[in-house]
Amino acid sequence: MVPRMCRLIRKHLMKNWGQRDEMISLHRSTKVLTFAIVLECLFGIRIDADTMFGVFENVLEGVMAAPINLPGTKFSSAKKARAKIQKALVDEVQKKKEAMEAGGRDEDDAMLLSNLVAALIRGEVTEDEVVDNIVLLVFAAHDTTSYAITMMFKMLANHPDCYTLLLKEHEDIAITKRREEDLTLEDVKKMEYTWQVARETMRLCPPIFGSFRKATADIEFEGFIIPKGWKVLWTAYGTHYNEEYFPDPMSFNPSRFADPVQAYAFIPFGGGPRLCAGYQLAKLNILVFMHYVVTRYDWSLVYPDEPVVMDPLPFPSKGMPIKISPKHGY
Ligand code: HEM
Repeated sequence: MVPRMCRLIRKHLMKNWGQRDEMISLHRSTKVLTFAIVLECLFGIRIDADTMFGVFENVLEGVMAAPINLPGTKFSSAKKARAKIQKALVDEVQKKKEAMEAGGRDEDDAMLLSNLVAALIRGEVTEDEVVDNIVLLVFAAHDTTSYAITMMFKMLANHPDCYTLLLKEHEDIAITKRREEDLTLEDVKKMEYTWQVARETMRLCPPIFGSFRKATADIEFEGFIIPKGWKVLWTAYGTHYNEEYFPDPMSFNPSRFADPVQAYAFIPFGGGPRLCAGYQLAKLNILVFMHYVVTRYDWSLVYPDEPVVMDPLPFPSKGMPIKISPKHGY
């Protein structure tokens, strides 16, 4: 998984960031990249990310739209886009099924698509369920990982002392590598400070503000009874901004994560049995992306005070443009 992700990220940077001074929309770039990472690194599906990304975005735009299926409405274009995705993914599923039934083996055999198609061949799932699972994971990964990465850049730009530490961590790894040599899992494990920065960013700016649960029994909480069957909204802010768990909670201090944090206090990925299924993939995506960007580019924010808006998930209102300049030797 790590070498595959390294190659994809290097390819993305080479194609979209290039080797000249440029202005990049960090949010869009990381969304396109995450999209490709989920499809390729998790499923082993290689479809044209640049074209299909726009189609997935159309579906997302329709998710919160009024359900009016008339030409020109967001809902109607979302439905058309969903049908297009269905067709592209059904083609992929059928190709894989034919290859597997013919006994063909390839480097993607261990990937999720092969596992799902194996279940399809055994009659345990339907073709629609395979496609729905792919779509679900792409959506779950999409806005969350890209928001976490963009906000990390914002935090690092505003805390140059933290950036110096993070950069040193990556330069120490890069110096042991040839230019196109992939990182290993051991290299990724050395990125401890970067993961502290990522966690501190997600503490202050959780990509998912919370979610619903249903009380399965009457619960007493701080003198109130939550009756069985009621919906409960948990939010990450409740504990993330609580000084009982995070002293001086509004300050950006990645080193607070050098020590273990109390269970269920830090919950950007949720917790318990419904913990985010993509936690490890998101972590790898964030760390490897950071490595290649900071070792290969100097960068600065175009709008250091760019506001964040919620719709319903948070995103930087101007797409967080950054100015990049390739470092000497890259
Ligand atoms: C920084 C990135 C991410 C964040 C902050 C995040 C956050 C979350 C949160 C808070 C939940 C729990 C929702 C709840 O309890 O109701 C969740 C669930 C989930 N996430 Fe993520 N996620 C991220 C990336 C990903 C990725 C990359 C994938 C897949 C490739 C993914 C797939 C899922 C799935 C399938 C669930 C549902 C798990 C279940 O209900 O058993 N997520 N995520």
